[in-house]
Amino acid sequence: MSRQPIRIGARGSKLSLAQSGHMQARIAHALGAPLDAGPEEIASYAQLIPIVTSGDRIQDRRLMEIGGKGLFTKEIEEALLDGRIDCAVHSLKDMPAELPPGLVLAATPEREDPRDAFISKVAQRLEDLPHGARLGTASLRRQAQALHVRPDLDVVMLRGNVDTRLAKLERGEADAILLAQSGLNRLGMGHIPQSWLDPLAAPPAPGQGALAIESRAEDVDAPWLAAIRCRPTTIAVAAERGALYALEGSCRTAVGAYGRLDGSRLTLLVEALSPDGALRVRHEGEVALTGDDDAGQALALGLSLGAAVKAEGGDAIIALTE
Ligand SMILES: NCc1[nH]cc(CCC(=O)O)c1CC(=O)O
Repeated sequence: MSRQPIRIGARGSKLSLAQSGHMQARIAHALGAPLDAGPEEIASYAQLIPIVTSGDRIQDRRLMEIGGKGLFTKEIEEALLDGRIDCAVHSLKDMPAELPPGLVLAATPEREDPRDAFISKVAQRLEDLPHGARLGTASLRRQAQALHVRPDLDVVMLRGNVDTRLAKLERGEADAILLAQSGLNRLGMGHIPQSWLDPLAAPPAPGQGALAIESRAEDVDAPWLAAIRCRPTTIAVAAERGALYALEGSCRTAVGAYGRLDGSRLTLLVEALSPDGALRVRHEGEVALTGDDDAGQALALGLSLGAAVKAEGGDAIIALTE
């Protein structure tokens, strides 16, 4: 039997490898690999192709800031367009609104835990931190949501991958940090957090916890892609990303969005905050999905709630970057 394995482009970072490895197994089983298949048999259905991106090579942070997120995607997208790989696995929350011509966001598999996790040696919950405690985060959304409930906190810039941020916490560079629980779960560190933010009190980043499979547009109807799609995830994240599109423009905004599907009823909570957390504008809405264009209805709900938040928040929710 001649069957070409699906080739998955994989960056070398721990989280990327964990995410790609997870999807390698999912795709292999979707294509018929037995549940007890070993690594070699899995690889005959789906294999990981290592790709080093400029972002992985460049260590200079100033260059990274100039190049932005594109530094991590350029080589992957070239490999997709050249036919060296068939798909790439991303964190949906890091995906731009628009992809290069010929490439599509082809599937969103089952979402992991979308919540933000609270990690600290001095408190069980964000609310319990001592007055003036240092919260380490590089996320404008996490900063604003934390300051909204605890304006006394001292937000300190804490960058880097999950391991780096945990090491900085350990070294005492902050009293507490917030991380996506999904990333921790995928790294086998899901037991670390002390507690979680309630997603209705502090909605996560749009798409947080979901993976996005990028592929060539011509492959979008392939059975292996159909097999890994998750309908409730696709609908929830379509709504959340709709809110993000409506709010983004060219400026940085602290945006949280949380979509939930209950039968055919989709509920979406959207909020935007001023960077200091003092102003918080939120709208919640729902739609009864009719079944003929659920993702389209979800996107429309997100766009309209996002536009409502933007209209009400105005300039106050736009962060003027230093
Ligand atoms: N911004 C970094 C980033 N991008 C994706 C994840 C993992 C979370 C996910 O799967 O959405 C993380 C780590 C974090 O936010 O703590």
